[in-house]
Amino acid sequence: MRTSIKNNVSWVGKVDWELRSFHGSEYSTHKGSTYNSYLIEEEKTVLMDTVWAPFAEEFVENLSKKIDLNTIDYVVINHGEVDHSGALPALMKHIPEVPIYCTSNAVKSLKGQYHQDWDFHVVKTGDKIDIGNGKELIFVEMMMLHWPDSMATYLTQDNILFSNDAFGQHYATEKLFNDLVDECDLFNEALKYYANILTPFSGILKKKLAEVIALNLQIDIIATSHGVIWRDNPMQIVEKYAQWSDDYQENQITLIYDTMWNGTKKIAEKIAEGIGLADSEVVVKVCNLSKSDENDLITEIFKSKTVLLGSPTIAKSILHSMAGFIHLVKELNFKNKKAASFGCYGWSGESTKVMDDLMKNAGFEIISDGLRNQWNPDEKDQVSAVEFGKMISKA
Ligand SMILES: Cc1cc2nc3c(=O)[nH]c(=O)nc-3n(C[C@H](O)[C@H](O)[C@H](O)COP(=O)(O)O)c2cc1C
Repeated sequence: MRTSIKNNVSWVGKVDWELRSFHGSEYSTHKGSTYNSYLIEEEKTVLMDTVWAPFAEEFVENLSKKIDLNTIDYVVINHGEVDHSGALPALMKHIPEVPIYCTSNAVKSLKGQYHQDWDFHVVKTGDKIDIGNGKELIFVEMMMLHWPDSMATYLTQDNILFSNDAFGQHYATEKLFNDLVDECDLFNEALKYYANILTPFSGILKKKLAEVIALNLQIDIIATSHGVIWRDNPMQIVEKYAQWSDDYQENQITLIYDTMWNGTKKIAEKIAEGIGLADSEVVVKVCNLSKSDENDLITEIFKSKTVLLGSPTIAKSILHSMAGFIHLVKELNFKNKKAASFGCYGWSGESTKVMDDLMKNAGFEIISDGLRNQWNPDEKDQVSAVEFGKMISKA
């Protein structure tokens, strides 16, 4: 694997091909991931972030084959989460006196996780360190993108922005750069990452992007902490982030349902048919919640202007799969999206009202009373569901 990034900057991270879930089981990683750590060898030698704890020993061993660990002058930790700082304890055993540059919040998160009194040097936006040969590292706090401790680091002369989690993707590859991988896969993973991790922080991100653009930094390379490095037109991902953080939506309506005996599934298909009949342009997607990956569904919601949720009534409420899913949706704090509901019932039929209340509480605009269908839909009920779809399309 080629590891040279530019001049005296090299990649010393780890490709994790078999990772299939991240943050416990909160985030599915169908394509694995990488933990990107970088080594800068100027007059001063700097290590930028590390890798996840299970790879700590391997990381330290590989690094010590590349350089004498005692030549490291500074460690920079852009974000204290264990996927980037997890190898610190193993590394710092070898170099306990080396200063660690990070934000004040990162001191708290690193101490909270590793309970070590390393030589922390707190930095703020605009602080710099001279690393020799006319080059400097400039720090930019990125508070809440996505933890209070996050920051990015800019390397002058080489014009590399080490952006940590921002602009990243969970995408395992031996190719280091964006121009060497499948563009479609890359953007799907970048979008999924944004939708599932960064959506709640869109407001903060918008301001931060404006702040970074105002700094007028020449950015030739964006070196993320997961996935590929953006060297071919790096500003393309910055432009995407500007769009995604601006209440993003496409011309898409997504139906997500769960069912016990398939009545609600039939209703979902008929509503989708009605939407398609009323509007040939709109993209309509129908997803069975219990047969889908929840993070992929969140990505579909991210792209949608309207979301229809379906659940039969059970014990005067909704299926617990749907309740859990709406909890996840609420966490993401989506803006400017519409919703409606549908579901079969036997005798009391509370499910649509329960879903409407939950979705309203999650910040969605409810555009219609839900479609309630008693027992299994017959021909007439199916025609009503098609009409409901046409009405939703017009709403
Ligand atoms: C365990 C169980 C509990 C149910 N509780 C209710 C209820 O409280 N109120 C109601 O109207 N229907 C209730 N039903 C009936 C279902 O809502 C009805 O069978 C519906 O048609 C199922 O839709 P589905 O085919 O999409 O699963 C219950 C059904 C089951 C199996």
